Amino acid sequence: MRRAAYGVATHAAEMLAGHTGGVAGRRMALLVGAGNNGGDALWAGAFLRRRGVGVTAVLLAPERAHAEGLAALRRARGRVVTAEHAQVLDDVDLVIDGIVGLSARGPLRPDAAALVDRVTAPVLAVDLPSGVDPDTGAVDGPAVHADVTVTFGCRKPVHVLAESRCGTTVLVDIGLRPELGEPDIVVLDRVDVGAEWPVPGPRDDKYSQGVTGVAAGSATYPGAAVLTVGAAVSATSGMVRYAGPAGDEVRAAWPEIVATGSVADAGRVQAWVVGPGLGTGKAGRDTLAEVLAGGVPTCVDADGISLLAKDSGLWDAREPGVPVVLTPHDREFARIAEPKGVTLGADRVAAARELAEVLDAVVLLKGNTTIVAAPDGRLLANRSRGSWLATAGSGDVLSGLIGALLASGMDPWLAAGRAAWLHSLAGELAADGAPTSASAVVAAIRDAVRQARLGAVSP
Ligand SMILES: NC(=O)C1=CN([C@@H]2O[C@H](COP(=O)(O)OP(=O)(O)OC[C@H]3O[C@@H](n4cnc5c(N)ncnc54)[C@H](O)[C@@H]3O)[C@@H](O)[C@H]2O)[C@@H](O)CC1
Ligand SMILES: [K+]
Repeated sequence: MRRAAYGVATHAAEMLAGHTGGVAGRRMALLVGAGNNGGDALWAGAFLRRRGVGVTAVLLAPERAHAEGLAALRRARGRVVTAEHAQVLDDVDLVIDGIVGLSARGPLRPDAAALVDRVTAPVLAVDLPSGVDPDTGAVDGPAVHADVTVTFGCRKPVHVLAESRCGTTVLVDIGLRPELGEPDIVVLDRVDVGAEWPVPGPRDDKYSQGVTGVAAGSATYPGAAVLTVGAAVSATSGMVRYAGPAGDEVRAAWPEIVATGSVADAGRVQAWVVGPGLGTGKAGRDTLAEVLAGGVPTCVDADGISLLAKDSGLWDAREPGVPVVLTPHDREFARIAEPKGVTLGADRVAAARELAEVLDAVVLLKGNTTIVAAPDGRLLANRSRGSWLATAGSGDVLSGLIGALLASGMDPWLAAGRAAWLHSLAGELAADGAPTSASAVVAAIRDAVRQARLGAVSP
């Protein structure tokens, strides 16, 4: 615990210096709950006293505060007050949140919530911002907004799933490494994506790298087909076939593709993307059934998901064991999940995992943090790089990327995760600080692949 608290104190001093230009003589408050999280804060306060910081601990449960931590702070001549004296918070340079840590669930109790409400200074959270669920990142009531979160040993799900609440998450090594098992949720980094992106070898030709089929678009929505195909064309150097009524528009935008009117005429592909702009009528349904019967890995997006939700008999067309990746946003998720008894609540991870298992499909649940769940329980989270990708047609681009990676023979869970990662980067590059559009994201895919492969971008 002292190692943990020392890490907290070090980062608190850095924050003080950053905000105020110094450490000694600055004022700080500790919000101290009844558990070990409060103990960390008290010990950190004791360390900071030695650096000349004025420290006041505000105890939420004075009789249950961490005894050794409290004694250490008192020895270091820190002030200790109860929550009735919350006005000390109005005049401090930094607040350390030690209300609750990993053992807490549910909303903060009213006394803790009132204290949190009063905070205006920058906040360093110990382990996690109090009031945010450690496992799901869900916030149900008042909760701390941290500028920096200092955690120990490894990042917890909350640090990925509620990144905006945590601020910058800092990892402090307290010697837990031998005890840390496999992660519950994987976060891919640049190397996981860049080093694994499909690259042609000397013996490759246009077929050997995998042919992506795209069954998307309609007379009403030809653009969806243009975007999905564009993403697949840009993602890998294999071939792309298009099947559907928007062949003229798609060919005009992407002369390198082979277009046919129907899935049956399309020729062999190693993966399909089906759904964007497809429509939910009979023609769309027939196309989806044909694709699912094709026996190759398939990414089902947008109208494809709505069709599956409406008519679960469509699943019968699917050959057993053939991978399917579903890419719903929240409303599509609800549509397809509710008939299966799966509800999308605050715990998005659990919902995605459950649906993946029930449908025996990879489920990519879109959001500011995108969750990718495999039917065997593997989980991956992709944090967004800003929100510029919240733009029309952005999902079509993602499904095209997934299709191209599936066609290359990649594990479908990783294909979805890597596509999501690259999609975020392409979005960031396309936006470059200003509003962007899906066409611009397609145009940025190659640069994103290049930067990921060359190591030119942050994780
Ligand atoms: N496990 C370890 O190896 C280490 C744990 N450490 C610290 O210990 C923490 C976990 O400590 P604990 O298990 O004692 O528990 P916590 O400190 O997470 O919180 C539980 C306490 O908070 C109170 N509480 C629970 N729900 C509440 C709510 N909704 N509103 C207000 N108060 C509530 C309860 O009275 C309980 O005593 C970690 O987060 C970390 O800060 C560190 O010292 C490093 C080492
Ligand atoms: K905390």
